[in-house]
Amino acid sequence: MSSEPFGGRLAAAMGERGQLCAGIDPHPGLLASWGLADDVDGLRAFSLTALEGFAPVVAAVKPQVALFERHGSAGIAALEELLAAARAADVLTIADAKRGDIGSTMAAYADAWLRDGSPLAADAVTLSPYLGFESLRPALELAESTGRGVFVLGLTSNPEGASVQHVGGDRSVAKGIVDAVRAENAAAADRGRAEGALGHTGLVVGATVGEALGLLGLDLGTTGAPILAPGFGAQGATAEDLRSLFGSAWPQVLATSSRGLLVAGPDASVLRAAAERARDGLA
Ligand SMILES: O=c1ccn([C@@H]2O[C@H](COP(=O)(O)O)[C@@H](O)[C@H]2O)c(=O)[nH]1
Repeated sequence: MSSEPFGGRLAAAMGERGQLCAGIDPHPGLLASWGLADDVDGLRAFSLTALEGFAPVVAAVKPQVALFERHGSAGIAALEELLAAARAADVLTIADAKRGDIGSTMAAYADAWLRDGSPLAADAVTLSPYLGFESLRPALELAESTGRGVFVLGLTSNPEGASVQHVGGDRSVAKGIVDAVRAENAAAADRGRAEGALGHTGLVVGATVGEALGLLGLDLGTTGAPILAPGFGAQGATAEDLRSLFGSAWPQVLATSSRGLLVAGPDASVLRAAAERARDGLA
């Protein structure tokens, strides 16, 4: 892994290939619709075909870790194989694992997903700050030192997220996370570890959150954060929704879609065409 900061690597990928991340979510129903068995052979065929289709035309791919875990140790091996194949295909990887725990355990999660040489190393991992933003420190530090990134859940795309994240008015939980991410990227910039506009500490902000950004007084444009925006496609958000939601922060946004693209399979060239259409619609 290069120690070039993640923010610069992501900005370069978005500049070259656009602002789409393709999710690799091997749901049982999708495996069936691709004519594959819901077993580890089906999982491998599905994920490697999705990668073949998406890698040349998107800025990043995002395997959903849960859908590999449900196959046990062989599923984890399939995820390791996918991550290695993505490295060889020169596309950034975001492991959607949503990890979060007390600091000592967090160090082990960081080691798994962000350490050079780990079989599960990805370019970035999603993190849950529910145990407190500071509990994520081992991952924030290891990401910086290995040129990797993290995406911290800020405002998630599911309707239930508001009952936790939006509580507190102008001192909402989400605002606390956004402010902590801003401080993190400012400190990294002071250390010379943020290239251009983007740092290595990103945010997850759902494309479906609508009025919440304004109501909670969130200014994403000053955070220096790459923003991973799920909810595009199957959850209902459109390219227009994304641009109007993020406004001046739009250049920081990596929109991510999984089922909305994967339904085009199993042919890799058809998957690629679906990703190109989605990506071009975002431009
Ligand atoms: O707030 C969040 C955080 C993560 N996700 C994940 O993104 C994909 C979305 O899949 P679609 O098929 O495009 O709906 C999935 O892996 C989620 O776990 C999210 O949706 N919202």
